[in-house]
Amino acid sequence: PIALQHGAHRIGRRTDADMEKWRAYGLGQFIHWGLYSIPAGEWNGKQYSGAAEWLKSWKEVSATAYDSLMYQFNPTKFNAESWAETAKQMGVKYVTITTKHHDGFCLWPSKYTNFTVANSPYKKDIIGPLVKAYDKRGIDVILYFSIMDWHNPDWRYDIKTREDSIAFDRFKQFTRNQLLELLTLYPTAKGLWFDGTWDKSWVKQAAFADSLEKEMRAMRPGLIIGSRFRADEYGKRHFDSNGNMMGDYEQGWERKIPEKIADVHGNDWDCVMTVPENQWGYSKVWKGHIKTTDELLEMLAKCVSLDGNFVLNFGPKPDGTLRTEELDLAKGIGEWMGINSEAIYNGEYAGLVKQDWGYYVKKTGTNKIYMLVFNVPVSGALNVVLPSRTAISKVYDLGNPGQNYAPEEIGTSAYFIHLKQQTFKRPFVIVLETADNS
Ligand SMILES: C#C[C@@H]1N[C@@H](C)[C@@H](O)[C@H]1O
Repeated sequence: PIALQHGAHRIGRRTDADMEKWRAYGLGQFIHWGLYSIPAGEWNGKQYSGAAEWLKSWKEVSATAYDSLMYQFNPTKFNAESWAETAKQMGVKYVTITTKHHDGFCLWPSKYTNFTVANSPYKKDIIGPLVKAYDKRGIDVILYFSIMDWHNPDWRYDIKTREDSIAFDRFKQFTRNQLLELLTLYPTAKGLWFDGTWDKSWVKQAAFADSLEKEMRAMRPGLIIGSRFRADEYGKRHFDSNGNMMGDYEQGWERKIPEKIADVHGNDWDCVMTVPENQWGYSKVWKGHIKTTDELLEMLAKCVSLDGNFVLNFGPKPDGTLRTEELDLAKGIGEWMGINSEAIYNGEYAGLVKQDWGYYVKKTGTNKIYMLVFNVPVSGALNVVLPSRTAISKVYDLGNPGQNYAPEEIGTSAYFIHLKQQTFKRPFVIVLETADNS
């Protein structure tokens, strides 16, 4: 291995209580809200082809004109309790909220810039009430923070000149000040979800970022920081020059899901997912395929079956309400979770041979295995292959516990579970209680 000062400081998973709680979440909510929600992907009557929260980067948009959106930010219908209640009903266990996206606008009254809610018509802090409303419902809060900040004149994409270096040193102090401010103002926040860390300017700050990460962890023991925050001294991101993951969980799964357990390298990870193809902030027009409740439930099942969490994004409207499509999805997912959340919370990779009918999830620390069924075979027989010397002691339908099944043994530790009905409206879960009969 290469001697590294600023690579991974821990090999393997964190085993402390805070991380074990994060690992058990299963389902999360992302919230992207800010000035970009006002134009919602449209400028001077033209549709921006990119993601709505990237509108400021469009050549048709002048930075000054975009920044003056601050004087229009006035979400009169914003109600943190109502967002948190929707999330509670949906069954999420954590929420990741944008405190500052790439455009640099702060949803909290930061004292290190004027580009905040404090100087908008709304005036009030957004983050504080959200943290309070979610905490009250037992939903942990993670703060999203973009290092890249298009508003701050000291931001640089690369450090080429001495002037760049002097400016970026100021930017690094500004960034440190804002992060320590967030941890001080919102002490119950469980973690930070970093973004906007791919440019050379930040990638070259291995030593600074490493010491800042250490400072934040010292300030907030148990703080959870993902792999996207910093690079090692050779510019390697997420995985250092020895192939070890930096941070507490892998943040590479943005709008994509691993196929098999080998893809996650034994690390914790979360998948952050948009409802349309690629819109995080509120966008008037949702182009392309809009994911359905069943598609999202299958993504959730797949993530949990592969030792990850699934985080669904919401892009609230400029008036502070949630759009109907998202409320409908939250309701549909919530109804399913109301019956089946036992198969999602505290779930982990079961280590069984993957079958076509769906996904296995093992309840951490138990002999309970959940079969999350999405594809019912024409035969109505679900194939189950267990490790040798593992017997099945009980099989029942989670949604209908009186509905027991008598698995048919078809080989060594191989069974068919014959379903009692052919048509199902929604994905369903069968519980296998196993026993070691070695
Ligand atoms: C690219 C990019 C950003 N990363 C996602 C989590 C959104 O914030 C998007 O704007």
